Amino acid sequence: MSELGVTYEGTIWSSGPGFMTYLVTTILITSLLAWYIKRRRMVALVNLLPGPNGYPIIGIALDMNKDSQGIFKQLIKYTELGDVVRIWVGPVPMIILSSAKAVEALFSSQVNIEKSKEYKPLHPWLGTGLLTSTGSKWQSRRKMLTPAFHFKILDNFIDVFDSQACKLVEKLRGKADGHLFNIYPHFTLCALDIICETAMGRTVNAQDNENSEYVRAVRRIGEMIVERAFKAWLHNDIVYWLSGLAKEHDTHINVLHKFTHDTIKERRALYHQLKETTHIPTEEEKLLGKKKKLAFLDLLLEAADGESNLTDDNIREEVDTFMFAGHDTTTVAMNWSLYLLARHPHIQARVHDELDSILGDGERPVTTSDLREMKYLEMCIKESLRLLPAVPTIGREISEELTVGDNLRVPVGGNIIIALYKIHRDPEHFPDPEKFDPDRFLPENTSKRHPFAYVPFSAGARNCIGQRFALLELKTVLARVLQQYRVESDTHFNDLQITAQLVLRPVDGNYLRMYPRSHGV
Ligand code: HEM
Repeated sequence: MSELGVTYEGTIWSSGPGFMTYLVTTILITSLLAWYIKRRRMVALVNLLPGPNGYPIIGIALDMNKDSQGIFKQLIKYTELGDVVRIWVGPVPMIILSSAKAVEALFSSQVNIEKSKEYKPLHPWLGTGLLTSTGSKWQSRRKMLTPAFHFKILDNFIDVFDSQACKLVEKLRGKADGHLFNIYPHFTLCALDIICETAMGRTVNAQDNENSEYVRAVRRIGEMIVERAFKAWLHNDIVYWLSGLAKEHDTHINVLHKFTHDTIKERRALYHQLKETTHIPTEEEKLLGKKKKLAFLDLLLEAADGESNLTDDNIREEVDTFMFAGHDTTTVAMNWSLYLLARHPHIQARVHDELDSILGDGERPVTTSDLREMKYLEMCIKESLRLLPAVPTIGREISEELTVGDNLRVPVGGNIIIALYKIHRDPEHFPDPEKFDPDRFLPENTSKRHPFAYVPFSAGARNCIGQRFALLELKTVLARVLQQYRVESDTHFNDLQITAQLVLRPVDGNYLRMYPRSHGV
């Protein structure tokens, strides 16, 4: 060893600061340069897309300094500039796609399946479950969970849908006196009872216990996630913490996680007890629906018992994902369907006729074949999901350069917002788009339509795994309510106050007048 440094195979390495500084500086400058060149290319490509000018550095961030209702209005306003529009939220580019043609390439892609950064605020609650994961994790989970949504398995849930719907009908009896009342919280509690029982096998009796801590936590987390996603300064953890929001956020997350964790523990104990004492159905038996219904959680526990390497935390991710994705969505879908029927008495009368011919005024359980026959009700639900889609926007981050619309290039790293709400309002596919017209879903009208003109459940690889479940649930609950009641609404469609807090909610609930039906009326 010399005074200068360490000799290694004849080379003299300086141990002084000069060499290390040089090395670190070179690496730093090279990385910065590479980042800069990549960023410049990305900025140049993004700026080729049409969009509002905004201010230097902050872009249109000030436009987004609004509540969730204002943010949603602003987003839809941007779509008036074109079906592919770029906005800069601070340094982050977002590209809004708002026509069937503009989303063709994305929905057909097997590669661009990554969710955008706006989903990050969901991670503390959902981890990386099916909705938020990507790559091989998403692929293996999707493969594992798809059989759980087989129609034979879903058939077994119809009695849960029906018994909770009947409970709802009973709860509404005191309200059906022609006075205005807010039906929205009733739908929330019913949907929560349904998803708890089907996803976790646990009855929370939300309809009997409306002040549930869990329901309040779900609601507030939804608001907080949207707020954080669109307020660029709240993305920073320190700012978020200083704002006091992080503490509130963590309190709600603890409530949500504890609930699921306790359920997994209870259900696992039950599952093992059952396994020791009774026969666990085979895959085939489950598929054929021969044995008693299993909650989604049981299927996950079974997979964990097999070769899937699922940990308790993995199971929690998926159960929380179902709770999140399958509760608020169906609540708002029931809500908007009933609102639109309340505004269109002649259409509601046709639904009543259909239900009378299928169910009569009897109280026998609703069956799968009853639901299959409710074709007009299904058209009404689909048209409601067109006009007021439960999920109004979804997001992606581009991992492989994408060409959209009229040959416009979206670079790697580009954040995409797909405005389902706006896609559904394209007069080319839906003439007089603001009109509620269930006949748009007559088979002869749907057969020639662009495959991505109507996408309330998204489309392509990452479409909604729960869409059949959702339609069965919606049909059962609405059928039971409309079998017994007639509804009216004083709120004109143009006066509706809606807000996008992950799902499209009414700002101040949904006030209806409800009347008991004497059958045939
Ligand atoms: C009217 C009701 C519903 C609507 C409108 C709806 C809509 C959607 C949409 C638009 C997506 C795509 C989200 C994205 O790309 O970020 C989605 C995904 C998903 N939905 Fe639904 N959904 C509904 C009900 C349900 C129900 C009842 C469940 C579960 C029981 C469910 C579970 C999921 C899951 C797990 C995903 C992620 C799928 C994946 O990425 O592989 N959804 N849903």
